Amino acid sequence: MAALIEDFALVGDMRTAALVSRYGSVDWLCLPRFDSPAVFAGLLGADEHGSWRLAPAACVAGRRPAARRRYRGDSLVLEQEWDTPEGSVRVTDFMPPRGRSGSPDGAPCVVRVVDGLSGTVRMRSVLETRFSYGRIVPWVRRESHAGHRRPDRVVAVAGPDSLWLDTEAGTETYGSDLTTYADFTVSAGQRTALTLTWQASHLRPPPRPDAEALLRDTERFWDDWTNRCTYNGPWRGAVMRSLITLKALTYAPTGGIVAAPTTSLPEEIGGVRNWDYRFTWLRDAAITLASLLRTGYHEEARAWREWLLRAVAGDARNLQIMYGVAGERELAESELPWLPGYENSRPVRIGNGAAGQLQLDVYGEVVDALYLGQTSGLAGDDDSHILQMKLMNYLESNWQEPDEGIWEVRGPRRHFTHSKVMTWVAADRTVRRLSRLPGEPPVARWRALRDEVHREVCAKGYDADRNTFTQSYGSRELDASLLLIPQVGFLPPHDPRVVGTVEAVQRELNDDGFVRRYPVEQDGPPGERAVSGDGLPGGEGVFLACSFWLAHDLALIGRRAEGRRLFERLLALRNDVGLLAEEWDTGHGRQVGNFPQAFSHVPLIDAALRLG
Ligand SMILES: OC[C@H]1O[C@H](O[C@H]2O[C@H](CO)[C@@H](O)[C@H](O)[C@H]2O)[C@H](O)[C@@H](O)[C@@H]1O
Repeated sequence: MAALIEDFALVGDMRTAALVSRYGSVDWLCLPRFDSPAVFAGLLGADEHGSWRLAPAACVAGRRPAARRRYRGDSLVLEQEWDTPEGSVRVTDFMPPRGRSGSPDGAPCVVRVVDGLSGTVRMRSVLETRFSYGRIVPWVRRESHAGHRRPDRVVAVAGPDSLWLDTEAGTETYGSDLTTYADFTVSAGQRTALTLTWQASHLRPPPRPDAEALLRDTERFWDDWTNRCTYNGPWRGAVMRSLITLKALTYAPTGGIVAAPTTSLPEEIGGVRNWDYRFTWLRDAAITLASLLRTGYHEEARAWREWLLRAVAGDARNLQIMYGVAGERELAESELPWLPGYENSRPVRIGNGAAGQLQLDVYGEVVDALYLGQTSGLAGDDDSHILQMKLMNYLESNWQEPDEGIWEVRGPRRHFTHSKVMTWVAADRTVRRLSRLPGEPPVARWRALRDEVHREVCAKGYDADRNTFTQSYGSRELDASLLLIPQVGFLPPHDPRVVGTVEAVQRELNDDGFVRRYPVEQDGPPGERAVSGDGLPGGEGVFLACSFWLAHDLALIGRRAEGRRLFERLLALRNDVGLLAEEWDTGHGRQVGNFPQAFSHVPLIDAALRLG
């Protein structure tokens, strides 16, 4: 059985990422890119779907977790320690940022350094490589180098992939039952390392990684990066960990940012809400960019803006709400029937059908991010100005269409209030932007659009009897996206309609003090599961982003102490290494959904900035 979601920590190289459990097992890793097929998919099944376990031999056999674990300072270098009757050891896991000095020629590599802390401990590595999301058992062979005193290399090959296991003197490797074992002992003060390097199978073998040099270089990389953070408020540790996570979700060659490095971690254990998040959503990436800008990370923000300009180049009618990390458009959704799914949550999906949806809010989020870039002095504004005008022209003729909205509902399109509010945001930021430019730009046209949208939202998206905005025009349902109304400046925080909406969401979408994104039907007809308003059967956890938005809003409407209390409770939901999935299951007290999730860590940062 896979570990709990919160049992995992993240390591990555800004092109892909691995999940390492507290049991010492790498259970998720896609190579060479975030969206490549997984070589370890044990997360969505069992060890036999691919995993790499490394721990004291007795703990591997008995699945004993590490006694302690932490990231080394502000870095993505993970340390886990086991205590055994024989002694104690530390395993340090990381992925070196690619293409830096010492890194094997840009080849992705997982490094596992083992330090003896006390006594003499027998260690075991159990490697089950299963290419193509757990389906393909590779050919495994040993490569020895005549005349070299270094141990043999073990290489697993299938189709386009090869994976090279390197060990150091004193480690014995052998194969059995489609598994590669490596046994060694480590005594106090000794250190040894195992590395696993991916290489396209038609290329020459990758050089042996130098684990020591890579560790030094990786630490230096994270030191330099985290020293650039400008946030020094009361929650620096949580904010820094969130920023490091966002950086780890960035695909360095292009600046694209994945929503999460996983697919199909369920929003309900045993349920069907299992989606692939290894893509760049304009919405998620736009809000990420804003958080990065607010905390001093202009370089990343600029890289994403350039990614955006390339990805959406062309006719605005062809804009997608999400792309591959290099701007790819074909993200067809399919199922992997051979994977049982995380705790039997089926189906496991790859690709994402939401790519073909109309989500009008995305225009507002993108224009807002461009505006923030423009007003924060990001260099190279010209193209972003052209893009902004293209988006506005499209929105002007299409904003009155119904859409699938921020939550990507799979039911019929609706006039979502939040989508219209974000149309207002796009027009508002355009008016503000143009008013700053010299000459006589056509501000009047966008001002008229802005005011028309505002009037319509207040007339059709607001329920005067209940003093709350509603999920869609004319509906009685609430929606947590309405919490963004004061944050984007659509109405001032103290407007009675805003206060009424915040209070209504807090009251009616409440679950244990946290917030659901919308009402989800729990009961179906006898023998059947109900289909919810979002077009899907079953339920889901409370949505962490929405819960952070509530904490943020409470501060905006003058209930700061209450906001801080909620914020602190939310921080307590992070796992022991500071990571959050998309949702929280209040019934079982555990994280659910893809992990770690940018859309949770971004509102954490924004709320910290507001509440601090
Ligand atoms: O709820 C159904 C939808 O769930 C996913 O979308 C969610 O994740 C996105 C990425 O973080 C986020 O931008 C969106 O607001 C969320 O609702 C899934 O990707 C969709 O395919 C699915 O329809």
